[in-house]
Amino acid sequence: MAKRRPQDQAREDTYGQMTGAIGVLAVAFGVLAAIKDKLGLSWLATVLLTVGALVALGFLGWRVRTGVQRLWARRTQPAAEGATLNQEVPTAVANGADVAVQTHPELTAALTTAGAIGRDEAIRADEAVITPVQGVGCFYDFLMPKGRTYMDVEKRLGNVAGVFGVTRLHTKLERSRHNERRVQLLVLDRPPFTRPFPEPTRQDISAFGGVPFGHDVVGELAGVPTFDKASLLVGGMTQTGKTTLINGLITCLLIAYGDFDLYLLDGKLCGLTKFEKIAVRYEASDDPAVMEAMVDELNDRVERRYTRIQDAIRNRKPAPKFRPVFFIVDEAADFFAHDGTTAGKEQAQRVAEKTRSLVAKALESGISTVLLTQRPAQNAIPVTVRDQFLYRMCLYVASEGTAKVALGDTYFETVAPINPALLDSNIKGQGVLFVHGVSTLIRGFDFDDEFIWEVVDEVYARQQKVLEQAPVSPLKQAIDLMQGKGLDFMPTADLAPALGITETDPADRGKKLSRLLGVPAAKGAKGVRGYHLADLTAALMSGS
Ligand SMILES: Nc1ncnc2c1ncn2[C@@H]1O[C@H](COP(=O)(O)OP(=O)(O)OP(=O)(O)O)[C@@H](O)[C@H]1O
Repeated sequence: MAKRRPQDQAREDTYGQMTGAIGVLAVAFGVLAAIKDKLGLSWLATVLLTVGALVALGFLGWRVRTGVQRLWARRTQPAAEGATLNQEVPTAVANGADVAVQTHPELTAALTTAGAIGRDEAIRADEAVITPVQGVGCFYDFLMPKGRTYMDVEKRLGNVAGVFGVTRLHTKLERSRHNERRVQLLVLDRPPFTRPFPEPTRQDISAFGGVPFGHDVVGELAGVPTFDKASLLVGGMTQTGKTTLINGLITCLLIAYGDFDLYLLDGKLCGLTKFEKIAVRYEASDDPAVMEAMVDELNDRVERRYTRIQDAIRNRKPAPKFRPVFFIVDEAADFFAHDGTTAGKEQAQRVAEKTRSLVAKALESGISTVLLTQRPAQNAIPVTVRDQFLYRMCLYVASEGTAKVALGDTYFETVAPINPALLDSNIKGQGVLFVHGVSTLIRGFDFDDEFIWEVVDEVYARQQKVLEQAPVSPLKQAIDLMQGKGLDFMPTADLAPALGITETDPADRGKKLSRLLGVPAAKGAKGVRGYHLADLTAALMSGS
């Protein structure tokens, strides 16, 4: 079919319109003639009357339409008023589509300035609640715009705090389990921990889902979900509260875990003495050789535990359950230092390697290491050891550089870091707890001595009861014998005959005794082989 040209089309349209106009004129003339004929009026009067009637009809239609519209508007007004609480700007562009929403001016402006949301985004007024908290600060609970999440605020928390006129230390951010867009932000109106919180009761500690380390900025308990398969490194300058914190932590562990084997190396000589009574081994020393001996003993336990795990796998049995073991070292840096001699350097290297291995194997062996250091300098604790810690804590330090030693080299690139160098060093015991990528500002507990003693005495009484009720066995016999004689260590040469081993060859005798007890021999003073009462007791209580 041939295409029609545009000018032909236009000409045809004009003809059509002219024909239509002639038709309309003919009809109008006909209607006017009919009216004239019916009413007997002149042509002029007929035309004027018809035009007047049409205008009156148009006006009546307009009145009816506006009346209905007003009535409709009055009905819908209350709902609109209810939604306009708290805002000024009536329209925003939400998520690319033009939707009439009421924006929250304060939060929108703050988050835009902080860079947590874009300039074309807004926080909806009906999705935000601001609650002043008496004597604490202000709580902001709101939803981020669609397409954004809680993480957008977390990443910019320092900037958000700055916009509110405070620091990162003044903020506590929580996410919702139900909605990624929900942000719960507390902004303190004074520096954290300027007023003390009461220490928790036993019930509070037991009810905490995990192991509490201290209070967070609003006084709630904060800590770690579990200490299984984890180790902790604590750094902080002298007199910042590390030892107090660790005394509180051991107390909480005793309440939360009940029984466990405690190995304490008290480099401060009197920092951990309160727990000596219930420790499998307690040493007050700053000698690297003592550290090496304790690490050797623990690595032996690791080996034995691994053997039991392998046996269980080979025999298709469930994985064995081990009694938790905690190895806690105060002033750890001293044990990695050397005196400059070749022997000293070799020993320092050995201690570092053995400690690294112990911490690295915590995952399977259930032996957790806690190291405290007041010298978080680059080389004070070897980096190979530092890298192994899952949990980290840093109390006040003088610079970001030293904070990185305790919290990790990449700490300040993590989400919402807290700079420990900005903490008030006069408020003791506060520090940054860094667990699974999340930083929390906490203040460690400062329990009364009486409270700690009471917990220790209870654990001790429980331990004694277990020992008394243990069925007769060579191990129990050996313990009774040493306790009866008041000995902490007994050489193999004395213990073997007492348990009925008549072998005279020292090597065979040693092997037989070790098999009978199920515990490897250790070295006593002057290198004599034999058994520590603490090791035998630990073996009896834990079975490994
Ligand atoms: N949470 C706390 N609340 C109140 N006071 C505390 C708290 N933690 C520590 N202190 C006080 O701070 C002082 C130093 O504490 P602590 O001995 O625990 O520090 P440290 O870091 O282990 O010191 P150093 O490294 O010099 O051995 C002590 O007087 C202690 O009572």
